Amino acid sequence: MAKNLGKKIADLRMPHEWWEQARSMTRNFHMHFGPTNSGKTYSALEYLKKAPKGVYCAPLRLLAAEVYENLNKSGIKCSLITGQEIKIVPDASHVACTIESLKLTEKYDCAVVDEVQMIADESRGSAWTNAILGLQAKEIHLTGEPRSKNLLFNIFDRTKDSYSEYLYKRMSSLRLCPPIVSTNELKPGDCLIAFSRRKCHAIKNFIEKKQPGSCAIIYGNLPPEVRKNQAERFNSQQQKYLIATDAVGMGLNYKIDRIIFMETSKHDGKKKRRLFPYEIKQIAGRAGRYMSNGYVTSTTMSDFKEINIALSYNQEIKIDRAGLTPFYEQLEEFAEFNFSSGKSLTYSNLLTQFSKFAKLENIYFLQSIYEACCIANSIQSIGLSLQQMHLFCNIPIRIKNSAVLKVAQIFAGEIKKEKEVKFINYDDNLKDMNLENLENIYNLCEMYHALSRKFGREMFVDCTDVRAFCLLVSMEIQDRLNKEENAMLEFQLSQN
Ligand SMILES: Nc1ncnc2c1ncn2[C@@H]1O[C@H](COP(=O)(O)OP(=O)(O)OP(=O)(O)O)[C@@H](O)[C@H]1O
Ligand SMILES: [Mg+2]
Repeated sequence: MAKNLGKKIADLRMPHEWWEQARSMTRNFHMHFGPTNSGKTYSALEYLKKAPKGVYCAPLRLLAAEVYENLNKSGIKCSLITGQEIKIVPDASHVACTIESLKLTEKYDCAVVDEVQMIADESRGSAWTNAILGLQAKEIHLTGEPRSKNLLFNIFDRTKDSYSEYLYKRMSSLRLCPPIVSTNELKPGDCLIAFSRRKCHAIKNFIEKKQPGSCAIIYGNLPPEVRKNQAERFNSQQQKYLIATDAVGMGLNYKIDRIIFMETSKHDGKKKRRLFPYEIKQIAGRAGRYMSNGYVTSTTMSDFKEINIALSYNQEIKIDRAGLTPFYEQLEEFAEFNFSSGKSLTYSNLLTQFSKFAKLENIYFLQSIYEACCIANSIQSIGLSLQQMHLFCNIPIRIKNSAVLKVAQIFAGEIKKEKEVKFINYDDNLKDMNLENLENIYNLCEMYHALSRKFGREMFVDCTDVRAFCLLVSMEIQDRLNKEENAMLEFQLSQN
């Protein structure tokens, strides 16, 4: 019997009914669909700028910051809110935020939700779902890949919102050209794509043996401000080439003339797999700028064939489900009912049981609990309450980084003791650390900030110092990248 009721309580059907305020409004959706670099975000922002009060929701901190700067430059007062930083502009009419920091209790005249296909992301999709279901705005602009169209129609059927659709085409052509076989064929404006941090560094080192200081580099683990710096150095032609992972596929604007795929398969956390055609298209689409053509190629014939097929492929897998995640109250209710018999209940066990019993409509999936369970397991012994665990385990931290998990345990211990949480004291001189350690320390700073947002700055007392330290760390990383000091890394490329 408990099991049946358990099922009932883990009922995640009709999530549109969770958002009463939004349901009581007349909302009009404007969907801007098209390939990379076709002007979708640009157009949506033009609408946003005209609204008396508006919000822009970005998939990445850097994009939120870019719109924040863009709006303020155009004379529209705009604040910035992300998991890491808050910049409140007095009397601001607009907000640029990361989608996870969107305030759904606020009313807006106009909202822009960028990169809407992320609604299907295994670990972040629910932030887009919540935005689409819960935004209290009369006019909502969604930008992204047309693959998400049918799913959105299905959602609007339920929410009873009206919608219109705008289709975009690339403003310049994208041409496939024959593979390159030697670094002598590289030209300024080239962007070389590989799928691991290690490979990117190997390529940078290989090229810089002959052409010192010629490469900017971008990958996911670099602090956003370093990525921005690298993009600026490349865009201003201070550095001729850009070496990047697929982190380049979404985000800042780059002045890339040609994309060169060094590989067309990547490790996706579970296994090595070939890129999907839409992934190749998204990265390749980065070549070319407003009104200037782009080129794409590879270094092997087999990758060339793969890209050729991908570029003309039009049977893309449709996105048919949106991510969903329970509120804490739903988890709590489920826990109270099913585990009231005094059995000890861990947070990861609660998530696992909930996901086993959860009932969802077929247009939704339960967002991955993997990362939250990893964090939960590593801090389980500390004995935080379920609510504290919920706050702690849902911050975006890099679970693959064992240093981050170790420090997470220390922070959790301080929270348990209701003590002020101080940042770890790094006596080591940053100059003596290797690049990877610097990146790890930056991750720790990010975790500290994310926790301070959840548990309050009264407890996380070092926020101001950590922000300053964070900047020092990213400046040090930047220096290392720009001074080509990574000579110890293996020069793998020549063997490949
Ligand atoms: N009408 C326009 N006038 C001037 N510049 C434009 C115009 N439309 C787009 N651009 C510029 O073209 C570039 C690409 O536009 P945008 O970022 O809007 O593309 P997108 O379709 O959103 O691409 P992505 O899929 O990568 O997000 C940007 O630098 C943008 O400022
Ligand atoms: Mg865009």
